[in-house]
Amino acid sequence: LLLTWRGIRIFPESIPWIGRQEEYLSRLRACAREIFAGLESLKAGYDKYSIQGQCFVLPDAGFRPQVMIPPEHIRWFSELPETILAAHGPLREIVGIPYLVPTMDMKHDMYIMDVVRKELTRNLGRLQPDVFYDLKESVDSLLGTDQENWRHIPLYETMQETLFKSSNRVFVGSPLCRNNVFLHSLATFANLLGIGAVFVGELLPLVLKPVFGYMLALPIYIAQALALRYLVPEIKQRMANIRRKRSDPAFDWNEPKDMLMWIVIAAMDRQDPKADRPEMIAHGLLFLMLGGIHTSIMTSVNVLLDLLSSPPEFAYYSRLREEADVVFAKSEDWENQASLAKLTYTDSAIRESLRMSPVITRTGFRVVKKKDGLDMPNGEKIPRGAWLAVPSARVHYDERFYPKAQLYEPFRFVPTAVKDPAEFEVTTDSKNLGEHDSTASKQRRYQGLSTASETYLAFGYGRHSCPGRWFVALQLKLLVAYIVSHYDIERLDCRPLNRIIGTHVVPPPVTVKVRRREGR
Ligand code: HEM
Repeated sequence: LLLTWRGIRIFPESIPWIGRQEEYLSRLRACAREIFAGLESLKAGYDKYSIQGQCFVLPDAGFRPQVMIPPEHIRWFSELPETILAAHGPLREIVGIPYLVPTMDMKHDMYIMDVVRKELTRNLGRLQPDVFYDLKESVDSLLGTDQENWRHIPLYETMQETLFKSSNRVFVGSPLCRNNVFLHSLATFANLLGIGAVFVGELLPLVLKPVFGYMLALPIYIAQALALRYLVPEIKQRMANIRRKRSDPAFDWNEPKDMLMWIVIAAMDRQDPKADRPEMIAHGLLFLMLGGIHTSIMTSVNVLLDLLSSPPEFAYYSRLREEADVVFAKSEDWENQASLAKLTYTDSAIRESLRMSPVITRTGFRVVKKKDGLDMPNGEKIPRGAWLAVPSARVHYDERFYPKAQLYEPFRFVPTAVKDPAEFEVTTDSKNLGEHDSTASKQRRYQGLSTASETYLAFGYGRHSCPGRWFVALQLKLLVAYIVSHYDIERLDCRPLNRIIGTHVVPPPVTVKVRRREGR
């Protein structure tokens, strides 16, 4: 109770609160109202303060209010060292790790971010054929191959099954990605932890987190233990093989090319005796999969909902189909990384859906670590222990950066000078990390879906921005291009609205009618 009380009283009076009224226990009540506020407070605070370059305190349903950083200061904010602003603590708390998975020690997992950033991104070209054939297999079976009759499919579940399978191939490789018991326990673990993260991590006050968290911890533990029963022996086997190969180069072993392998190698090469314990490696991988898979599923659903509910006269769906037909004229083009760089319109459509529906409403959660507090650019001081974040969902609707920001314009990011997509190639080079293509007027420098900037925050920004985004670009572009070029999908009359739960932007459950395109 005391910690909750301190959390809401920590901010200096000079920083304005949004949604706080003249009433008894005003801060506490402002936080309680957030449970049903959706995006309203964030919107009101952004329009009143962020637009003027000012910070404000956003009340929080979990009684962890945060100072919202205005766009002018996002770059400064993201460049501050961990000794001043730390990301690790808020992440653990937001996901509810101490209560939901008390056995998970994340202190030794930070090297995994580097593995994703470097190894996964470096190997994208090599992974593409496998990713494509897995996606194709799932889509063909779930959406069907009947060219005459329409099939009703639940969009979320279909994307979930498709992306879960294809991501697992990349994360754990064969034979685990074909092991149904492992996949089922992994999916249960991910779903339970996902639900727990929202309710325990985000919506409950600190005092109630242990009560409900430990109740959910048991089923999570069982699902996790089942997944670990397969994952840990696989890790042990790979570690043994790596040791043997290192001592005997003649040892005949075909080294797998997947995330698990790169993480095992990185863990063994570290000088941290805790990091290379198979259980630790398995925990790290599970956590990574949890964050990586659901975000991609939600994004793919949003992309399709946006396209299907767009005005028919703009024919966006057909435009993407034309592009895919040209780029993937031959079947081997699906395996070629150069083809993806030509999918300018598809790339832009996914980026636009992520602009309008980023998976979280705020990003870059940090806690002030510096003993004597954080000095803000305007001279304000934020005390140690206070939380800060960036109002990403509202920056994306700021008319200064996105003209007609309320409008869905899937080709908004295609450089205006480019008439023919073949003239322009999207760069997905990870060296472009942090490239600043912040405003519409700078569109000529557009670097593709995975480019993060102070005004495009779907993947965060700076040191802790999403290291999986180059992989996401590959996976989602293949998926969207394959669907639009092989399926007719019946239009939706209007865009079913996303729901805001905690900081999450959750697409609604929608059933759509699909039919295989003639001649495919
Ligand atoms: C459409 C899909 C995805 C979206 C929208 C997304 C978005 C994000 C966002 C907003 C952050 C937080 C950045 C911050 O705190 O400032 C993040 C972090 C992260 N993401 Fe993703 N992500 C996606 C897919 C993935 C995938 C597929 C992986 C793994 C392969 C992944 C791995 C990570 C990791 C490890 C972090 C933590 C980075 C750190 O703290 O240094 N993400 N992501």
